[in-house]
Amino acid sequence: MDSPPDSPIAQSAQATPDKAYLPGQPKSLEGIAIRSFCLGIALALSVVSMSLTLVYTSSPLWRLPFFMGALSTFHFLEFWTTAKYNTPVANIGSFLLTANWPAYAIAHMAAMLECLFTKLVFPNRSWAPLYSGHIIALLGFIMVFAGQFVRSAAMVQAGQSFNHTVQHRKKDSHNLVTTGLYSFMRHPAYFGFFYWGIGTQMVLGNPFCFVAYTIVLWRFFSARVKHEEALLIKFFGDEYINYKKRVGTLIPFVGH
Ligand SMILES: C[S@@+](CC[C@H](N)C(=O)[O-])C[C@H]1O[C@@H](n2cnc3c(N)ncnc32)[C@H](O)[C@@H]1O
Repeated sequence: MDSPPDSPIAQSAQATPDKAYLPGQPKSLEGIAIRSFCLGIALALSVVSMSLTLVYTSSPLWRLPFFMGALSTFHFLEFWTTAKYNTPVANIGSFLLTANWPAYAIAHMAAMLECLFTKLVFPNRSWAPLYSGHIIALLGFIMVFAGQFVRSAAMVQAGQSFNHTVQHRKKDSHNLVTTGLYSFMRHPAYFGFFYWGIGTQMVLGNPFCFVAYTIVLWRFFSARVKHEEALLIKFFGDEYINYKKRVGTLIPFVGH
């Protein structure tokens, strides 16, 4: 049932549009703290289990705890960087766990199932010939670490200009960022997410999810950049048009 327009609930929703909590999510700081704590524990357990599996066995299943560790780190840092560098908009949604629900959860579940199934059924079989499977996994590691670094650094650098929700109205605190990482690529946070995502599938050794992730992520960021840049041109005019001419996205065929 809708609240009357002048009720306290409706007024608070208007006053803080960024704090649009999704149904079922805790609104209190305690809720955020508990989820933060659980993510921290998940991260620690994943790292410990990954190290133990690597040290004590040669099981190809070490890839799964790595994926869970990378996933926990990613979501923890989404919240942490928002809370530290753009505090006014931090809320439970900043963990980005429920964005694009349920497609996002299904994608990660499919990745884990593909890895589990193929590594259990064909433990010694690589989908790439000879040692190229190892090279692909190593390249995947580099992409996961570099992608995570670029994404988090972009969030730190953009500060209050960064928002998980694409802004349709320009706030006073929103400045055009064109220095640092933003001088090398127009959308470093998307660049980081894109290569982090496909890198995880290379580490997992998942041929099907690698192709699916690449297509889905490319389509998502292609549409997102188009939408976001139309609004940025509205906010910053020629300044953004010139920036767009000068700097690319470094994601193939995105933002042309
Ligand atoms: C999820 S953030 C992503 C930022 C950027 N696309 C990136 O990948 O680093 C989306 C918000 O960032 C803002 N934004 C994007 N590029 C920006 C820039 N160069 N300077 C300031 N704000 C920017 C958009 O207006 C939008 O509200």
